[in-house]
Amino acid sequence: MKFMTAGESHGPQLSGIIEGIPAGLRLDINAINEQLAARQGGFGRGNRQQIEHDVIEITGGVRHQETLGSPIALTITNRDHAHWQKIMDPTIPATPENTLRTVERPRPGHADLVGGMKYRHRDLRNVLERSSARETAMRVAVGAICKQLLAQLDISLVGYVEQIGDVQAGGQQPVVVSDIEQQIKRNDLRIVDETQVERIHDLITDTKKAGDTLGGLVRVVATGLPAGIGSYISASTKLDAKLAAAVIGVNAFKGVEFGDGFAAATRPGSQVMDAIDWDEAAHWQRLTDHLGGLEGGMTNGMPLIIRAAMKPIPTLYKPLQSVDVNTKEVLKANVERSDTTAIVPASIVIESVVAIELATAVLEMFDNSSLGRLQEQLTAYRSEVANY
Ligand SMILES: Cc1cc2nc3c(=O)[nH]c(=O)nc-3n(C[C@H](O)[C@H](O)[C@H](O)COP(=O)(O)O)c2cc1C
Ligand SMILES: C=C(O[C@@H]1CC(C(=O)O)=C[C@@H](OP(=O)(O)O)[C@H]1O)C(=O)O
Repeated sequence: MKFMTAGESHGPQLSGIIEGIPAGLRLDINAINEQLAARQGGFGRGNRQQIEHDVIEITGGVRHQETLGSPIALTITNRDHAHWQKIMDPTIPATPENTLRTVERPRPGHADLVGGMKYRHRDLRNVLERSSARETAMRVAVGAICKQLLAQLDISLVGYVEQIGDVQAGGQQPVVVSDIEQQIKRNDLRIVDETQVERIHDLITDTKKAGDTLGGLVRVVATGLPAGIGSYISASTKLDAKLAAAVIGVNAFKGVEFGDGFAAATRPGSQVMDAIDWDEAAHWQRLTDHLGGLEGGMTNGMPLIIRAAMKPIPTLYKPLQSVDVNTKEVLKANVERSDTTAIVPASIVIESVVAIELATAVLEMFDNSSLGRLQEQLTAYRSEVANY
């Protein structure tokens, strides 16, 4: 399975094409839209989300809500484009009037300066429009379809917020996806420990008042994966490597850990490796899950546990020093409308890119033309592995 997205933040729309989803998957369109709405939400978002109302439009690959096995074409309209029509219209030539909102003072930590150098853009709007995380809306739509496919294979996953700034928000332990989903639904931070909600709201409000921003930590738990998804045979086939690339491919994500992650580096091996067990009823099992369900670039049948670190939002309302790329004058960086923190929407984005990688790895291993055949093959494989 592969996918591609196109579209600028204030352009007319986001587009996506997915190839390789099997035929016969009944799509729950509402569930896709619920994921899109969840990505728009969360305490700490800027005003853009009051303009957008992300809904999926499917224009290929699906008939009567069921996938055909052909490429699936997706569209999400940018409502804000109405306010940027002249500035962002792909078909009209540049004039002094429609290039009014140029960006010349690059924001430290965003793609502005290096993107301008690399692509020879002097108006850094040409960089920020695509480097903006607006594009993650389409990755969430693609991920929502992959999540529905995985659900048909009894594989479930959830992404949630474990820390905002330096405040921990619970959820370091749980592994039952449905329980986590119930808990995080109860607040606008997608956190497990509700006693931290007020404290984190205050932290975000105070940070915003100070013209500053926050990052945080996201955790993803996936269950139902049989042992052996991915492979140890070469670097490019390792599932942990692919998951890491997908996570770091999300705007502003700078770190990824599996299971106990970096903490494992400080402990002796006896406290990190997961002892192997077997009994008549459960067959193969591990007594712990320190390694987060991955050994040798493959799933080992235990819950997959991923933690990911997001840096603070680069656009600061109290901007840092920058330099005008045209006059070379030392000035304050450009200020664009911005989020104070996007860790809450980012937890949905990370969940989505993990769903995409898991679906891709499963589809690489089995038949990807018909959902029914895929299910048959996976059932047979699960039984083979259990009886190994
Ligand atoms: C959901 C989401 C929303 C974001 N919102 C903003 C924002 O409002 N302002 C901003 O400067 N960066 C925002 N970012 C982060 C930038 O897109 C990101 O820092 C930038 O593309 C540079 O890439 P890098 O941080 O990966 O190097 C957001 C990221 C995500 C995942
Ligand atoms: C548009 C979204 O996020 C945007 C991501 C973003 C950035 O620089 O990454 C900057 C902001 O863009 P704007 O200046 O238009 O408000 C965010 O709102 C979105 O998530 O839908």
